[in-house]
Amino acid sequence: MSKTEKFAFLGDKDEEHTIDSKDLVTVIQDPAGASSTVIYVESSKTDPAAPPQVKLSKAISPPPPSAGPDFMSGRETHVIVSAGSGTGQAGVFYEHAVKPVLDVFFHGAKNAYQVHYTASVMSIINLTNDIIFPRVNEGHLQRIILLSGDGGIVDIINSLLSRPISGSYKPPQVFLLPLGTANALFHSIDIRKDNTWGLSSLPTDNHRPLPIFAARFSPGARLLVNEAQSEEGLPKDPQTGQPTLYGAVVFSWGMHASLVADSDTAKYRKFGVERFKMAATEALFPADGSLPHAYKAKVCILCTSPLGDESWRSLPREEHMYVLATMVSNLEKTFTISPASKPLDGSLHLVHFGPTDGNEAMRLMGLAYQDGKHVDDPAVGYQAIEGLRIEFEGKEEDSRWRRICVDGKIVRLEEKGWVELRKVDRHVLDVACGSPAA
Ligand SMILES: Nc1ncnc2c1ncn2[C@@H]1O[C@H](COP(=O)(O)OP(=O)(O)OP(=O)(O)O)[C@@H](O)[C@H]1O
Repeated sequence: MSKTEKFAFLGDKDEEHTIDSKDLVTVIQDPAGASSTVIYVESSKTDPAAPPQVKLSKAISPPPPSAGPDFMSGRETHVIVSAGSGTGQAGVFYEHAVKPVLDVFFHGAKNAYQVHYTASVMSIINLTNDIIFPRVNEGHLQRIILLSGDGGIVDIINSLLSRPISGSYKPPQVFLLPLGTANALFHSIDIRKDNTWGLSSLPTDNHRPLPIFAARFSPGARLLVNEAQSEEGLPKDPQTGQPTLYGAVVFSWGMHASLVADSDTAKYRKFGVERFKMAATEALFPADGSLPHAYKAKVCILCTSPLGDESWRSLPREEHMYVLATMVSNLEKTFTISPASKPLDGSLHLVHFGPTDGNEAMRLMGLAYQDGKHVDDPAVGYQAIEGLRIEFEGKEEDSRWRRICVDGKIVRLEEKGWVELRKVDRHVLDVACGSPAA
């Protein structure tokens, strides 16, 4: 859809309206069938980072409605409003955009959907464990409208996989509304690129399975919580009993994991996506003028032969700066970490480079903001992989260099700890996207 494309309709007082097509959420046929409601958004004129507001207009002669009157029926609907995500705008977006849209979709019916506001880091996990999982595991169809960043989806995945799944299990449909900081998954799936912050995906029926990975950790690995002031044991996989985290976006160690960890504080969060660059600058240009840290561990890539035999091959260096595996193309809207990744294609790509000075690291990362040009730079390794293994072997005494990032969660390993990452062939949930399953 081109930038200048317009959408015109005639209001119920015969007045003409013309809006930008990128602002259109949908057109809903009213139950009686005589008229329709055109739903569109209005973006803030002063703050481009502010969520848009929704406008509703009765129309007597729009083009044929995009969605029939009862397209929302047949699924239980949960709306999750993650108050702690991003710069804390999920509540306002729910009130000014999501609620008015759902009230039209459900024709104002009472109790048509349940709204859950997060109150703590455990809220989405508890909701999934207590309400969503039991229902989908009994075969009930569920729709989850998720106002959060990538952390919301990773909490849902890990909770859904924390117990054995029954034969009746029905993967819930998740609609991502990008209220987090980076929103990597949202920006990497081929959702309509418009101004509606994901609202235009709500009336569509295009869903695809979300590819996931598993990171299995050595027994002493600990999840850092509460701005790293506390630590917890990791969830154990119900089948293997091993400490395991599932993810769908990114697994990293080195510079990326450190800057995600260091910037996950209330102090940094208020700066939105800028927080990553601020933390990167601090890490890459230490105050004492020294070079950035050279991260030490053995890093191996999982290779499979054409006959399916597996072997692990070491990266040809013992010190590293950037080691990142990802299932998505974009870690932020304009930060294309893996240009070869296609939406929801299930590939896992490794991006890595060795120790260097702050300016060179900034240059390489700057290329990622130019449509992923860093992968063409000779200093950067880039390839599709099946898995990755990091073994510390006692090479890093200071625990801050042993932090691993899984979709924004930070895990600290023991001095001789290890972690192994692999793609997982499990269909846990579907995400709404722009094109139907192939
Ligand atoms: N009311 C709350 N109180 C405390 N923590 C909360 C609350 N609501 C959400 N959280 C936590 O805040 C974090 C938000 O993570 P999320 O990934 O959704 O946002 P983000 O980190 O800003 O975005 P992204 O991961 O896309 O960069 C999660 O750890 C979540 O559990």
